[in-house]
Amino acid sequence: MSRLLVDGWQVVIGIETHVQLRSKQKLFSKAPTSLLSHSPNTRFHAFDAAFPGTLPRLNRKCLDLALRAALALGCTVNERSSFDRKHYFYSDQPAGYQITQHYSPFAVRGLFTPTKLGNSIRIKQIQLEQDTAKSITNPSKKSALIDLNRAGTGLLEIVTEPDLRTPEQAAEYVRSLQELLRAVGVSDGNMEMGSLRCDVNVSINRPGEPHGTRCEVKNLNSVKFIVAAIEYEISRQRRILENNSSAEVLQETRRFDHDVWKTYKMRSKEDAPDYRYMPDPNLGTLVFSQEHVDSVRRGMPSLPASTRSRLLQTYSSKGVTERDIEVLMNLDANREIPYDGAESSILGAVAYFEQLCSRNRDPKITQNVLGQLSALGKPFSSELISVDRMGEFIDLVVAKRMTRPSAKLLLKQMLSRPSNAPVNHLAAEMDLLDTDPPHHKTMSANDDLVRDICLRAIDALPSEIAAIRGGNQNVMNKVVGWIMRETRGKVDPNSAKTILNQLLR
Ligand SMILES: Nc1ncnc2c1ncn2[C@@H]1O[C@H](COP(=O)(O)OP(=O)(O)OP(=O)(O)O)[C@@H](O)[C@H]1O
Ligand SMILES: [Mg+2]
Ligand SMILES: [Mg+2]
Repeated sequence: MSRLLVDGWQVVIGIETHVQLRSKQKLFSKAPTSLLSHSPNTRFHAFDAAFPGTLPRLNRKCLDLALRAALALGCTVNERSSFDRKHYFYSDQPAGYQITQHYSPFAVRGLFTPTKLGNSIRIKQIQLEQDTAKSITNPSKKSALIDLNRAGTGLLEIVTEPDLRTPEQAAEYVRSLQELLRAVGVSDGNMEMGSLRCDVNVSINRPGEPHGTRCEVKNLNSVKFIVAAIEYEISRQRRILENNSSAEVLQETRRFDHDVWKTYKMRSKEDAPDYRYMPDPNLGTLVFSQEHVDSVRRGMPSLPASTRSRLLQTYSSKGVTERDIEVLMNLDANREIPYDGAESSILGAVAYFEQLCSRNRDPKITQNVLGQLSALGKPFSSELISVDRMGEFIDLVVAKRMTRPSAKLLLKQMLSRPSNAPVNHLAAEMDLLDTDPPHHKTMSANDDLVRDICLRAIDALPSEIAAIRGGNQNVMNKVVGWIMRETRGKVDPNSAKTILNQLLR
């Protein structure tokens, strides 16, 4: 425990996470939910704009997603819960209040073990609520534009107990939570697009003493900012407490300024708004029967922790390591998940891997090939390369029909030009196959062919060669690149480098 202390201070962190539910419709209206790419004010109904006389109508899909989150986080689902109005007046809040679950949230007392943390984090509660509209202010014109597309989208607020102790633990919690919510289809969890945002609460205290006063940093939309905001808060609060033994940290709501990488005060506890919570008279009690909760539980996909251990158990004897599994699990982490049900035909990376293995492809080689995909820098999706085509590709690799660079070139081509043509046709078309394998395989460091192409390179690239002779070894990669292009990747780049160096000596 003592290693968690920072110069004798214990750091205490609790996180409130807002996640957008992956539903086609909003929480209380049939209006379609939106993406950032949709034109402003094209995706809302009268209720979302708080048109007088309109009434909320609860979306069942949102409730089932909410239940999935609660079950995945080991929460107790309350049979009865209810909705309340949280009042505050801001231009992005058409009704003047947000519908949330203040007095009686639908799920409480969960437990969640982030992947790389040894200990579990207690989940205090999960509540269902509405998202706000978006306001785009223009201070120079003293104007604000309102976009109602996001207004009324279903959100979950997932609140932890103050169980986290370091910025790294907080980061690991958020990453694991994101993975979990994606795995069970609750949210696309995309922080950049705003579908997962965190408020972090930070305090410090001496060991053995009660927890310090928390400051809350609102609305962080990247793990990097979460870590930076917590680190800044720790040093700010230390400065206050260490400079004057009678000074206190005041409870505040703060913002993180990512231009200067610091938090700044938004308001103190004294000027905290009075939200005048009241039960929403237009919404009755929310009742979840045990049968319904059980049926949602039965329909849940496997959770990341059990996927990890299952993969390890099944494939470790075939050479697949824990690290390999991490690569697989993260392969499609940034994939955009469509909202329209089309996802059922798109396989996740793990399912894709397992289908290949079940079709007799070697697990270690398959993992290796899939790992290369992430190195190519394009988000992987089974839409781009079908399982069948990937199988054919792996067969070519196993049969040593191509050099490594050729294989990479081919994979790149398959990713950028999805097609159903047989992979060996494509490879032949690109002239990547070793038609006469024994001949090409002997194309090694002492092969005359490599020497020939190196001599051609020396002729073709006089200024690069002069630079290398002048001592600039970085230019070597450019020359080797030229050789790879000329030979369509059939030469081993290291051999080419060795020979070039010999020739230039
Ligand atoms: N002493 C503390 N130090 C750090 N974090 C704390 C401390 N006490 C409580 N917390 C954390 O602060 C968070 C409080 O969130 P909660 O949603 O319950 O209240 P809130 O911030 O007042 O409400 P809201 O911001 O939703 O209006 C929790 O994550 C909790 O774990
Ligand atoms: Mg809260
Ligand atoms: Mg809060």
